[in-house]
Amino acid sequence: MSMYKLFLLRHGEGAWNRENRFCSWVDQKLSEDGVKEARDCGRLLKELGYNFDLVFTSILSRSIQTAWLVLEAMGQEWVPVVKSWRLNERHYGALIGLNRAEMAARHGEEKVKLWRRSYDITPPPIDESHPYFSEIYTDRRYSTCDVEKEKLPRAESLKEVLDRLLPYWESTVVPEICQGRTVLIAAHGNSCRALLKHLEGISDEDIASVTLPTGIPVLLELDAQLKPVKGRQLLGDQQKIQAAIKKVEDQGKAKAST
Ligand SMILES: O=C(OP(=O)(O)O)[C@H](O)COP(=O)(O)O
Repeated sequence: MSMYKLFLLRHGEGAWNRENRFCSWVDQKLSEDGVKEARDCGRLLKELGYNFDLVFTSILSRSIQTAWLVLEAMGQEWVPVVKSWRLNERHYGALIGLNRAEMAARHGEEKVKLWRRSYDITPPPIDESHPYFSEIYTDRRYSTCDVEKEKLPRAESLKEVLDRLLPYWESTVVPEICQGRTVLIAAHGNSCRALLKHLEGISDEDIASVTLPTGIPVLLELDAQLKPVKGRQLLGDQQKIQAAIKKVEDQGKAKAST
């Protein structure tokens, strides 16, 4: 029996989504289209009659901005928003900033697919010579985390994302859901995929084919043990959603298909 509703949301399109670059821990804002996606998402959730009691975001601006825009469109700006680095996007290490299509042309599409979608392959770590190292690790937000800055990741597989996310999920999010609060998690492609893998019991192999488009809310109906009682529902126009999923998958092609 469905006891709880949980909503997962990958933020609206960010500037580097548009440029097909691995964005990860670089703090990009939403693009104009991303702002529209977030507002449209809020309008849709309002039309469908949903209400949130609590919203969780990462500490990256694109997920926070998305949460604000969704709540504004729903007329629920007062709902508390709680932020944690543990919901951040996967740390793509040395790949941060690189263009996926150029990487596919150089290293092959299979290699890029492995980097993007395998469960336990960690990309090469970021080091001090990387153009975005200093921007990330001198950012004050990373002095506020529940681990020392030196212990923050320098690259992560999806498995490592789940390893850092799960303690937060268990200690902070689960108790809220179990008290009957309807929760929205406005986060990222890979932090949402990691959580979906955990909740739906998706195998290490099958998670490779789970793709989340930007700005599309995912509804999970959970039983008392927080097990899904039915398949995830991507809310909205299903044809548009399928096209958006294909667009994300095609980002790893040497030349995007039209
Ligand atoms: O920053 C990212 O994701 P986000 O747009 O969900 O924050 C990653 O670059 C997503 O890349 P991927 O789709 O190749 O895993």
